[in-house]
Amino acid sequence: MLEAQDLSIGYGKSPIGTGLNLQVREGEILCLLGPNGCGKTTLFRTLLGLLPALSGSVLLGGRPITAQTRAEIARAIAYVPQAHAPPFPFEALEVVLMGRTARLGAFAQPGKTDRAVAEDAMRHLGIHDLAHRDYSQLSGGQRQLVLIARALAQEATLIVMDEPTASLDFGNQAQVLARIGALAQIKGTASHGVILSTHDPDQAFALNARVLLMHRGGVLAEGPATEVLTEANLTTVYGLPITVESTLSGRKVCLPRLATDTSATMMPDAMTSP
Ligand SMILES: Nc1ncnc2c1ncn2[C@@H]1O[C@H](COP(=O)(O)OP(=O)(O)OP(=O)(O)O)[C@@H](O)[C@H]1O
Repeated sequence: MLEAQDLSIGYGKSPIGTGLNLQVREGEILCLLGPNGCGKTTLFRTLLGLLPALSGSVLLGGRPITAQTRAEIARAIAYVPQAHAPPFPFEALEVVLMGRTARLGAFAQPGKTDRAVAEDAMRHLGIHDLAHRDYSQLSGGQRQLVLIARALAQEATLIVMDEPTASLDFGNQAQVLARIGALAQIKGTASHGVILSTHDPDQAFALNARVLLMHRGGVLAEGPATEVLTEANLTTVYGLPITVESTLSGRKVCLPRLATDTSATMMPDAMTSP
């Protein structure tokens, strides 16, 4: 569905990442993991066709994304940004309806069918009762679910999410994560492919996702979470000793060693480079 081949990403002429290859199909979740500043957002912008690739290609449905119109891209990919409070009061349902506008084009007015699709998306995520609430007054977790509903209303098969659980409390993180997992698990036409960035490797284990682990401007490893998120790889990328353990329920979790002696702590490249 979406494929990047030998992609170089960056701004102007300087590459931030090179040799990037990835593939996402319906029913799959791909987690982008890597330290601050490694290029996850830049990669997203390139995959969405918002930023030109420095070299290599992005194929959407087998065709170069550069050859597709914004409307074509919007029918295939929905983007879920981090949930910030907007300056203007919108009803939550109006925010979800914006997913239809992305699909219809800037000047088309959403009609009855669009409203029904938007309401269905909210119902599907269990937030229909928020439809007429002021979006700016919702909690962070509720806002994130509204933005995911907006992506569902767009009826794109691929959903790209930029740190969907950032700034959510523990309970809301679990709730949003469960909804994301369900998006890929639905069988048939409603199944989605999901690409998300996160700073929490445990989420990749919880979602049973594939992982693209970014490091020093490239990909250190790509594949199932259980194969990519090894102690050695995590320790290399995050620059401190990390162990991976199995819980009683069988899920893997990552445990960084919290050094009290800061002189013994290695720092990741992104944090130490000027
Ligand atoms: N518009 C821009 N012009 C030039 N450089 C930029 C621009 N936006 C980001 N960068 C640089 O590109 C690099 C990668 O940034 P990016 O935001 O893609 O990283 P990230 O992995 O998403 O980081 P984080 O995990 O902190 O969100 C950084 O060094 C950043 O300073």
